[in-house]
Amino acid sequence: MRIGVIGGGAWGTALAQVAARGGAEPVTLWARELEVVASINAERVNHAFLPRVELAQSIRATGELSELRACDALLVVAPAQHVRSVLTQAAVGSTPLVLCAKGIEAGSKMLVGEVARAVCGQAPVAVLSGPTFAHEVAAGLPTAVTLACEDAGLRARLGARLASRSFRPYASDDVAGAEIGGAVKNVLAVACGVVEGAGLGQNARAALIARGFAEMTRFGRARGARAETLAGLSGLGDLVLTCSSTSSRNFSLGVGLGQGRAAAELLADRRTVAEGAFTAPVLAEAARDAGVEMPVTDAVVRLLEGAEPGAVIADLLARPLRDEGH
Ligand SMILES: NC(=O)C1=CN([C@@H]2O[C@H](COP(=O)(O)OP(=O)(O)OC[C@H]3O[C@@H](n4cnc5c(N)ncnc54)[C@H](O)[C@@H]3O)[C@@H](O)[C@H]2O)C=CC1
Ligand SMILES: O=C(CO)COP(=O)(O)O
Repeated sequence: MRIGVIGGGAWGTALAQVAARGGAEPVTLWARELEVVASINAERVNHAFLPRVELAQSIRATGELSELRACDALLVVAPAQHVRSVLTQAAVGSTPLVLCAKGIEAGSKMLVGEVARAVCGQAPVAVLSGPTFAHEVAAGLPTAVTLACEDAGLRARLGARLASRSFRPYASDDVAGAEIGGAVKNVLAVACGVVEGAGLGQNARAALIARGFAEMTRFGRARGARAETLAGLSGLGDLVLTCSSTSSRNFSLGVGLGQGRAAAELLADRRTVAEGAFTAPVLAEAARDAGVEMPVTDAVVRLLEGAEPGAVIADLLARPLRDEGH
């Protein structure tokens, strides 16, 4: 199975490395930035997004989307807000798509899988998501992910193609569940960073992870996700990872917000993506549409809009006491 990768950021590059390790076929990596294409092909390094990692010889970068049409499956790794435009330009017909971005599209409130089905109606869709810092995956450190696809045959073929001694895909047929965990955890990771930045302590961080998970589960169930998917690698697993490390861009954004810095300043000029900043407002809207309460998500939205951290934290702590099962 010849794998193509759409997106030459940190995660797309690390996944190209995964595909190179999992099989002998060449891997085509489409990157938007010509300097990324040049440095991968000439030096086997993506200096802009995944520095200091030597990439496999079988990875070939290209700036031409049309070259992806020769592939048997495509890993879609553009940031969530750009998936629609990139897939529209790529016009990949019925080639299976493995969605690896984590987010919800602003405006349409669609999950990335829904966007892909709208743009590429003929293409079977899978989701790959889990606790996966790109630099660790690229370095070959042990990693496990959820690989969700309704078609059992395609799921097995993709899993076998991507698996290696250090990369273990766990199969699921709950596509929406795998997506929702990844999208929601980014917003909760921003909140956990705020706890760190504001110096609220480790009890508060653990409480926020647990109550955030309750929030993820309420929203997920309302959108058709299964509880066991949300409790797996793509939900709780990724939540724990990104809520505990400054390697997370979302957590780091939250640290800055918790220290009282403005979101605009923190997001200005950054080349890398903190998906939680884009997902938070649309997630809050989608939750309201579904009649689901998401107080932590609402708090992140207020902080991104410039509210003072002390006031937002005080409001969260003043919420009425309630049963834990809610
Ligand atoms: N970096 C990581 O460890 C992981 C990232 N992800 C997800 O992968 C997705 C991509 O993130 P990264 O590879 O980390 O990106 P990155 O932060 O390393 O790089 C930014 C990417 O955005 C692309 N981009 C910027 N403007 C664009 C536009 N107008 N149209 C299309 N692409 C544009 C750039 O070309 C670049 O590929 C995100 O949804 C992220 O949540 C998922 C798992 C791990
Ligand atoms: O999704 C990720 C790890 O699973 C990467 O997290 P950040 O985007 O917060 O860096």
